[in-house]
Amino acid sequence: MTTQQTLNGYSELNLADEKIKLEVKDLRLYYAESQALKTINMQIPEKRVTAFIGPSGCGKSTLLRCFNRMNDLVDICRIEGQILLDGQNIYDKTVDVAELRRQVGMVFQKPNPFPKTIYENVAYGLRLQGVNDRRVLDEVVESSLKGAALWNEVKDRLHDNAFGLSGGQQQRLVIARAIAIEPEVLLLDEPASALDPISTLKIEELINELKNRYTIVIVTHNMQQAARVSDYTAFMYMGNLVEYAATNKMFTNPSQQQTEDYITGRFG
Ligand SMILES: Nc1ncnc2c1ncn2[C@@H]1O[C@H](COP(=O)(O)OP(=O)(O)OP(=O)(O)O)[C@@H](O)[C@H]1O
Repeated sequence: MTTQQTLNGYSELNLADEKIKLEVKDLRLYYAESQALKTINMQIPEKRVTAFIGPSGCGKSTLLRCFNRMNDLVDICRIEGQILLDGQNIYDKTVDVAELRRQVGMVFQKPNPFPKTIYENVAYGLRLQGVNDRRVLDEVVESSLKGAALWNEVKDRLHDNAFGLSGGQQQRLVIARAIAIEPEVLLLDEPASALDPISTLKIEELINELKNRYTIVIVTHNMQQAARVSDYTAFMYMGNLVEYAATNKMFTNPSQQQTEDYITGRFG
């Protein structure tokens, strides 16, 4: 039995049958003097969906951004502890951050396609790597758009500007762009919160398919969404990891009173 340390001791999360992709060890994060993450310890299993839930400001996005060192871009941010990706500390001085971000891709709340064609958005990462062979690019663009469940909608307009797509299509395009460079982990920061219900459903279905190939970590405000898409759920509150459990257990029989209060809508 593997146990996960949380604020209130050890929960009974059994990850013994899972391969661990990411491991957070005594992670503490400060924005200037203010501590946004209090000693976090957790393991994230490979090719599963792990959701972070909790009230606004509890540190979900901050923790997510630690997994590809996006917080490096924030001057006042200071981090202690480790995050292991396949056993390797990503905060080690020798780590190439650009390569880390290739392995650990990220999709944000608001779709952010580049002001380019649909095709060039998806080809972007490969071009950065110096790939210009048309045949290779064509193949990757097609397979990535198929992987992001967008191909059928755009295959006849690949050379149109990406801004002509709907919000939901733009978000799937951004996912296609992320998977074109074959990351191992996908970080999704409220990927559907700016979308209508039908687009949201498509993103959720897509997440379900993508988890066969990638380790997915998703921040969501929407508890029904966490319940629908994730295998494991972490509940955070005021910078603490309060409870981390199999999603089914979290939503039917949480161990902590704070979790129960949150998921039953008593606060947050
Ligand atoms: N760049 C920053 N500089 C200073 N403080 C920050 C920064 N980013 C986040 N914070 C603070 O860190 C804490 C955690 O914020 P974070 O955005 O991680 O929470 P969250 O749970 O994702 O919230 P939300 O659900 O509203 O997006 C908050 O108090 C926030 O004000």
